[in-house]
Amino acid sequence: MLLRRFLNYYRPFKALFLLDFGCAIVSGFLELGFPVAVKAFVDRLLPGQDWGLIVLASIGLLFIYLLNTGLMVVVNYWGHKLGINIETTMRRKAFEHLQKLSFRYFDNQKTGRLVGRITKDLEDIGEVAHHGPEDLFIAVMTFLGAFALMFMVNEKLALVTLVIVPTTGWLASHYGARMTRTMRALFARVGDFNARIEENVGGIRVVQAFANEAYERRLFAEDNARYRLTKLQAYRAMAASMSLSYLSMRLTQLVVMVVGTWLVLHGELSAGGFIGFLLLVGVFFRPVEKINAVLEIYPRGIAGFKRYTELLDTEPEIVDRPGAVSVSGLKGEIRFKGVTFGYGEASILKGIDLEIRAGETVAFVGPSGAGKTTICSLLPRFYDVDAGAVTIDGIDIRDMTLASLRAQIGLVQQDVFLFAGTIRENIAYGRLDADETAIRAAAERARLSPMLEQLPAGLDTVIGERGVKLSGGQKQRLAIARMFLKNPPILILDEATSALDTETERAIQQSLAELARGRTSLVIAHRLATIRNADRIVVIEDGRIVEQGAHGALLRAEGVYSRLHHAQFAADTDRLAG
Ligand SMILES: Nc1ncnc2c1ncn2[C@@H]1O[C@H](COP(=O)(O)OP(=O)(O)OP(=O)(O)O)[C@@H](O)[C@H]1O
Repeated sequence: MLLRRFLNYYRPFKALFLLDFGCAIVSGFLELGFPVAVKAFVDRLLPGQDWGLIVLASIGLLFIYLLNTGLMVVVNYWGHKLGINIETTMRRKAFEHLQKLSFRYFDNQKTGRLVGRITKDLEDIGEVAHHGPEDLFIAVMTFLGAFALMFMVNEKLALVTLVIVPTTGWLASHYGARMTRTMRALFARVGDFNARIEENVGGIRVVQAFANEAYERRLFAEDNARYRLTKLQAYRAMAASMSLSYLSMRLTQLVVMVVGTWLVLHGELSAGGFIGFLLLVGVFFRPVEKINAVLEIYPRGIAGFKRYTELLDTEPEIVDRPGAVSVSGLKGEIRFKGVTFGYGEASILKGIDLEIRAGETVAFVGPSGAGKTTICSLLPRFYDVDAGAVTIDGIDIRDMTLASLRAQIGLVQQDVFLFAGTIRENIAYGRLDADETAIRAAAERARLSPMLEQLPAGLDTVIGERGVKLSGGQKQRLAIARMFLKNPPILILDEATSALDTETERAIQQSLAELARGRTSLVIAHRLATIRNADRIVVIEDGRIVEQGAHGALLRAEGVYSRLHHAQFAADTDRLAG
């Protein structure tokens, strides 16, 4: 029940809707009344030559026009206001819902398309929300009203019109429907097209690094040509439909003129009736034009609304269980009990059993794709386990509220995401209510201070697209400052794969070590050199724990770790030698 759902959005704006709708109806009636007034003017006032009455009638007409002008202002302004209100409500809902959706949803969605849903789609829905019901109703009303009046003016002429209109009307609606279809195809294509552009711009560094511009140009040219073709088809249908409705209106007018003249000459129709009838034909065709216009925005709005409801109907996969408790001040003792997990059908983690003591630093190592990152993303419940359980301080993490669980965990990722804004705002993202002293202390502990001192605006320096660009090391520090501010008992450190220069790297390692002090830390290690000091090294291979222990012990055991270690050590020696 897409329609009922759509209509529900009008509820909070009933008054606005009634005002807009009411004014539109009165305006529609005035439009219908105009030909009738002209008929009376010509038939009654003209022969009498009573100038007083003629002036009075003209003033009356003037008032009616002024009234209609006022009504049009209401319909155009407040009607659009209604549309915008509905659009804003929907946009808020869509955004709020998006915040709740889980990682798995975003894994399978293109950013460009999601952004399109919240911007373009909702704009189209807003237009339909305003024009849809109003225009349709008014169209039907004037259509029927004009018809009834035509019969009242002259039955024969009305019957003649009745014969022509369905024929031409059928043609117009046939092409109108065709236009709707091509428009729909067009809008589907626009989405794909935009997504491609967005992808290209997002990946432009890769494109240029591979010097694949020609390839991208070719792909784009194909898309562009397809888009052009679809758009041309749409315009062809639109041209046909618009000119046909023009032709049918003129044809009808012509026939009415010929038959009308005959009727006037035979004394069956008054001069006023003749003029009035011709005007009525004009009124009669206006709804057709209006419906054509509505037909153009309808498919967009409906498609947009469908996508909108799809988004709203996507249930967040990870939510608070009923009765979930809010936790705080956890010690950070973590247990994975027989954890099995897969992103799809295939299991990535196959029975992980692991106990981590509070305050311990555990490094996960293993071949690429072994599941190190996956294990760590189960802890903040970015994904839920398929079987088994993860507990912190003996409580199943699914029994904690998501917000309180995530407040206990700090995540430092390898590619630090910074928001456009100031350094202060970016640090404060770790704890939104932090005060100046706390922010400064966090910056100090993350050793950001030397950099801040060099910047004239200090903490208020704007970073990102429109501001200062930070180096990889500076971004890492900022991320660490966030964590000092957040101060969670549990840390997940996704180690940077891209090597920083040795000195920066060492300094960052020191900051991280300081950050890890007194917290339970899970380190996703991509390189082995940095994790020797971990309390324990857990070796993962193909979703299973194959070894664990301290660095020295694992080396002596000559198992997977020692193999990995030697391979990397050899690679490092090669690099140094080379
Ligand atoms: N979001 C995802 N959706 C589907 N599959 C995923 C997703 N993330 C990871 N995988 C798959 O899960 C497996 C384990 O990936 P994971 O990132 O945990 O490995 P990793 O040990 O951290 O590897 P690396 O050292 O290369 O980062 C891989 O086969 C990967 O293709």
